[in-house]
Amino acid sequence: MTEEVDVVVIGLGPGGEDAAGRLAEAGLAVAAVESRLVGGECPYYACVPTKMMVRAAGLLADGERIPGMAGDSAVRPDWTPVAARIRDEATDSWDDTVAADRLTGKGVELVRGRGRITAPREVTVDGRTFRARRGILLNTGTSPASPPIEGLDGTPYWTNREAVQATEAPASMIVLGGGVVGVEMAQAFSRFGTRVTVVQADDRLLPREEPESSELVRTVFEREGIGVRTDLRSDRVAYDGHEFTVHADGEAIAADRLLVATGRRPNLRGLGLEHVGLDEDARAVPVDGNMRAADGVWAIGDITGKGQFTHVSMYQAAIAVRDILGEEGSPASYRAVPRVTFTDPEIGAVGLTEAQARDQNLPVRTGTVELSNSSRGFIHKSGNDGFIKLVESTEWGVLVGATAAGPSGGEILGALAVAVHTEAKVTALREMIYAYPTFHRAIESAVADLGEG
Ligand SMILES: Cc1cc2nc3c(=O)[nH]c(=O)nc-3n(C[C@H](O)[C@H](O)[C@H](O)COP(=O)(O)OP(=O)(O)OC[C@H]3O[C@@H](n4cnc5c(N)ncnc54)[C@H](O)[C@@H]3O)c2cc1C
Ligand SMILES: NC(=O)c1ccc[n+]([C@@H]2O[C@H](COP(=O)([O-])OP(=O)(O)OC[C@H]3O[C@@H](n4cnc5c(N)ncnc54)[C@H](O)[C@@H]3O)[C@@H](O)[C@H]2O)c1
Repeated sequence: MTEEVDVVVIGLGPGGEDAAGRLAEAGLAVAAVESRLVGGECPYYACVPTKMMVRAAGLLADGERIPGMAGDSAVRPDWTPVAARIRDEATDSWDDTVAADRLTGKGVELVRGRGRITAPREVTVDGRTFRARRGILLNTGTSPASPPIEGLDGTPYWTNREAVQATEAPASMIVLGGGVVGVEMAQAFSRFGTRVTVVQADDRLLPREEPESSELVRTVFEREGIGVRTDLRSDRVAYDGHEFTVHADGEAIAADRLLVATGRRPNLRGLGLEHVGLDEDARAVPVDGNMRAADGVWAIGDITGKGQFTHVSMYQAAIAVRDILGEEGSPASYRAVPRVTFTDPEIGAVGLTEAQARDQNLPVRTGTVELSNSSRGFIHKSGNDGFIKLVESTEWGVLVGATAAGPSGGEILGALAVAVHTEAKVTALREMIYAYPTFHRAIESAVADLGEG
């Protein structure tokens, strides 16, 4: 028997969960299909538990900064409270009952299992078939990608999913991949006493960010004793039952644990996309400004390739909901997508990097200021590494991109994200008043560094 609903949501990442609830609250009949945990990667394996790790690691680092500034300190790292907090406060031992009840409380029918499109506007889950009168919303997210390295398969390597379930900090760890996941985890574990080596295939850490950001993170990591190997591509991995050995360019690096953080693959295989004219082998599901992917199909989140961030998933969810409900609104714009890498210093960025702007043939100039040269940086002293870099379109006189790296870099970014999003004139940024002595006041110096006229 086919069950009739208005919308079937397949995959309940942050955006799918939010959209299902909103559609149900708007009076639609919604079936929401989830094969793992309601809420997806972010609350259980990604944003929330990793930021708890980062917060704890930051406390340790601040403890180390006391000598010379506020007395003496003896810091003894202990992973136990971190693991307990992740287990008890963040994930309820990886149990989504609270989220599931919240969703069904909004009137959503939660269907546990793997959803598959079996015809236009039709989804099958373990033998149950749903007909979606208005359509299907896809939010199936990504899974850790496993690089094709000889010997890797079958070894007990970690991805983010195992790392957040760690009950102790390992003695040593190789982090394969120097992207966002890799650098956040590398520093957090290192501060808990793990001897960490990052092996990055690219010629720099965080290759999607400004080169100055990559350099800053590398400098801080090396100062903290984290090994950073760039331009190094592993060709073989061995595991002897106790230890991993990563072989690369004739070199062998050994450690107790191996964390693979080499990117993500979209969960599109087996989704039945061929029934709606989409390609399950694509790197992303193409969407228009209203998140429509095909007739009767909307897609949101990581699978759309517009930035793998919870805030993008939620932003797109709101647009898809509006469109499904037939309401008018602005189409999606990705001009001012903010992103924060939660290392210490934090790397906050919005819009285009200088290189991306130049690749688009935009005439740009840049302004940069070191935070240590600002009043607040001077006061802050220990741990004041960072900078602000602005990328201005000289044609339009507005910022098209900005980076705020440093203590609270992600918070300083707020002001810059507003400037990029609203296309505030640089002349206006020159004339406004910045509170003294804040870190964000360094924006004024960076604006001055852009030059006049
Ligand atoms: C370690 C780590 C840290 C991160 N930290 C941050 C951060 O600090 N800030 C930030 O903004 N972003 C962060 N991210 C990214 C963030 O986790 C994702 O962008 C976010 O989860 C949004 O993903 P999504 O909405 O596409 O869906 P996901 O969260 O990936 O969820 C998709 C859901 O769909 C389900 N599913 C898949 N296929 C099916 C199917 N056929 N049937 C039923 N269900 C299915 C899955 O089980 C899953 O629950 C981090 C990522 C990682 C890996
Ligand atoms: N703070 C945040 O918002 C946050 C935190 C973590 C993740 N995320 C999101 O999740 C996404 C995925 O993160 P990620 O770090 O897994 O992927 P990524 O694509 O950001 O980085 C993967 C890195 O691995 C390297 N790499 C690829 N193959 C390799 C190999 N064989 N050996 C060594 N290095 C290799 C690449 O050069 C790349 O820099 C991010 O792009 C981001 O959008 C966000």
